[in-house]
Amino acid sequence: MGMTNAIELTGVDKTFGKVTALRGLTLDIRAGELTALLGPNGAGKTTAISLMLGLGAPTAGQVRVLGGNPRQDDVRRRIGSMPQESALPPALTVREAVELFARFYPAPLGTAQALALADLGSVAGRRAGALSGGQKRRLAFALAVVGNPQVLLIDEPTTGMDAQSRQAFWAAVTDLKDAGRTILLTTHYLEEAERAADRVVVMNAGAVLADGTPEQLRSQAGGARVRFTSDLVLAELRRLPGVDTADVDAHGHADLRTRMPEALLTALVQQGTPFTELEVSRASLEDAFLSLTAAQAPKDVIA
Ligand SMILES: Nc1ncnc2c1ncn2[C@@H]1O[C@H](COP(=O)(O)OP(=O)(O)OP(=O)(O)O)[C@@H](O)[C@H]1O
Repeated sequence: MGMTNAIELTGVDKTFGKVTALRGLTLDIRAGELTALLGPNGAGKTTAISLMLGLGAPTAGQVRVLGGNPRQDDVRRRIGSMPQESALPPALTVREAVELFARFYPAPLGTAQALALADLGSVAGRRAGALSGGQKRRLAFALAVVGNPQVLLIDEPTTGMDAQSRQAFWAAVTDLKDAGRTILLTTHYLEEAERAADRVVVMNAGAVLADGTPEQLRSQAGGARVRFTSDLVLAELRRLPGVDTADVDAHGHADLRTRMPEALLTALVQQGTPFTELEVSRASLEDAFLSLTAAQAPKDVIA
């Protein structure tokens, strides 16, 4: 166990009958970092998290969390989890549920603190069964953090949350990170991941496809997207310098990807082609994600 890794998966396979959910997954999660785990549906994100929670054993390979086996109680008690769908005790009030969960842990947060972190103060007296979808997600978050865990594993936290709840959630996660917690979360909201995460791991077909800072992944996707309207046909667009991909529709709306936007625009101006509606944007994390996972096979590992 390296001192700085909170989680280490080494050569992990996980099969369910004929389905291979994880295929030689090797992944180190550094202590004190916020890592976002991305990947298309079925990539194996939830399966990987369930092994980190000790909810199952790997078919092959090793899973270590905080230096131990997450299937042991003393390790498990130091991990907080927010599953995709959590069974909440419907008859208890929000406050009672948080108090109940706090009792399972040796050094829990105060109830008020956990409620505040999850922005639940105003509905503390409401029964869990009567909460809205977004409020239920927030209660699941409160229950994940009330044990004051060293490691937090969160599966699609913001699904169903409104804009204000999402903002409160990211603020709370950032506070926890600043307090030295290790946080791993899965999300389909790439913009949110990009803003908050120290590191992004993209999984596909049960293995790691790419791994780096949001900035590194964006630059792997190829610098910029250039859009404009002109008379140029596809073949002419493709001849512009530095074009990686080109598309044009019947109205002359061109959509190009390039790692050399300056050279491309200089050539466009120099050849005297009239154009309108110019738009240059940086490749987004979504562009990076899509171009990475478009390559289906895990042999395309680039990290
Ligand atoms: N208990 C199970 N029994 C059989 N197959 C399973 C089981 N759990 C997961 N799988 C399969 O393993 C693969 C990986 O699933 P997993 O839920 O880990 O993906 P995911 O990346 O979390 O997807 P999503 O983004 O849709 O949540 C899928 O093909 C899934 O059908």
